[in-house]
Amino acid sequence: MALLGLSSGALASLVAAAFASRVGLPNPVDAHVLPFLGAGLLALSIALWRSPRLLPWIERTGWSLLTAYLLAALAYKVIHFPFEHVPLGARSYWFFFSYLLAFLIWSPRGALTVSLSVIACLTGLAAWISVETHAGNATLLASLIQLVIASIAYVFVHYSFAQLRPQYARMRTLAFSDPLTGCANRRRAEELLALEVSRAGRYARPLSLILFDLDHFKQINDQHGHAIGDAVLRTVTNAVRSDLRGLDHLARWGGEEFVIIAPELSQARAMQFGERLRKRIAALRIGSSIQPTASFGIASFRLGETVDSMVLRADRAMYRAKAQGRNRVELERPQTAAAEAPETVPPLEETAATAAAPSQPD
Ligand SMILES: Nc1nc2c(ncn2[C@@H]2O[C@H](COP(=O)(O)OP(=O)(O)OP(=O)(O)O)[C@@H](O)[C@H]2O)c(=O)[nH]1
Repeated sequence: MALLGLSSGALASLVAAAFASRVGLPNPVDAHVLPFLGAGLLALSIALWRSPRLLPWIERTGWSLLTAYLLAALAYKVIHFPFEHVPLGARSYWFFFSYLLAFLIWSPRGALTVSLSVIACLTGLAAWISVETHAGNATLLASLIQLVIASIAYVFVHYSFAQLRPQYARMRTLAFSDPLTGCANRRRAEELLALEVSRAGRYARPLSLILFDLDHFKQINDQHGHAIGDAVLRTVTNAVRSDLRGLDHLARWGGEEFVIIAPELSQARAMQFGERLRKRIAALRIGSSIQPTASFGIASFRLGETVDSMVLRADRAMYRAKAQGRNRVELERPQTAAAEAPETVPPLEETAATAAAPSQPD
């Protein structure tokens, strides 16, 4: 963005300078300063292209060049023609672009400081014209005062929004995350799942849903207390999180039930992944006697299906894992007589064999 902005600014300044000298515009700042502005912005674009790490320094220099040019051009007009009854002209609109850039480049407080410095210069010009003409040039004075007032209003509205932005981001995080485990909450999981299902449907890509529920969690709470139960939930979440790929989303579906939305993961890979997670949870030791386990249900996306049907299939598979003894990984299968053969992946040695018959390519 910065590279594009700087190079197009350089081009626009050089074209405007050429135009100004060709048609002989009365403001010599355009003829003499614009080429320097263009050359400066061009040099900054080249520097940025060669060393992107200089971005903060280059952005600030580019902003200073542009704003200095705007102030110089305006000052020339006001100081050299104090009695001319003409408004400030279109160049004054660019001050608002300069304020906007300041809020993109600096922190809100920094942007407020540099913008107020520009406004102080504009106020100085208004004061100067008022004294010089004994307030005799009402058109110019009114234009300058309008520019100062509009600038103050614009900068303060921007400052207020910039102050609100981090609060908005924090509220968004709170609204979409689970306070106990720090992973996404169900609301966020439903949003993400809708997004991933529509993406998988549109591009015919693999997508797996892995639902897991801690086994006999009520007993852990009853025997060790709710606080230890909370610690178990956090430990399990952290263990699972450490095994996720960058693409995966882990969310708390409710209580002691969690979901992993795994884009680009075929059914066979999801079974292997579920089995790995099952083993990881079963290997945890919390305190002296808590050994949590979880039951897993997996559903892989079928073209044309909805979010609800995918969740229902994963849920069914998970309940089958519970019914068949817990601490297992089950794959959702169609409800047909032929499909009654078990699709569980309990003995770890069999995992590779189960995974060797993928239903979807990766
Ligand atoms: N500590 C703690 N417990 C929770 C939390 N949310 C839900 N629970 C408890 O999780 C337990 C879930 O119990 P059940 O639904 O009977 O399930 P279970 O005991 O895990 O049995 P199965 O799922 O059948 O293996 C309940 O006792 C809930 O109070 C939580 O945030 N913290």
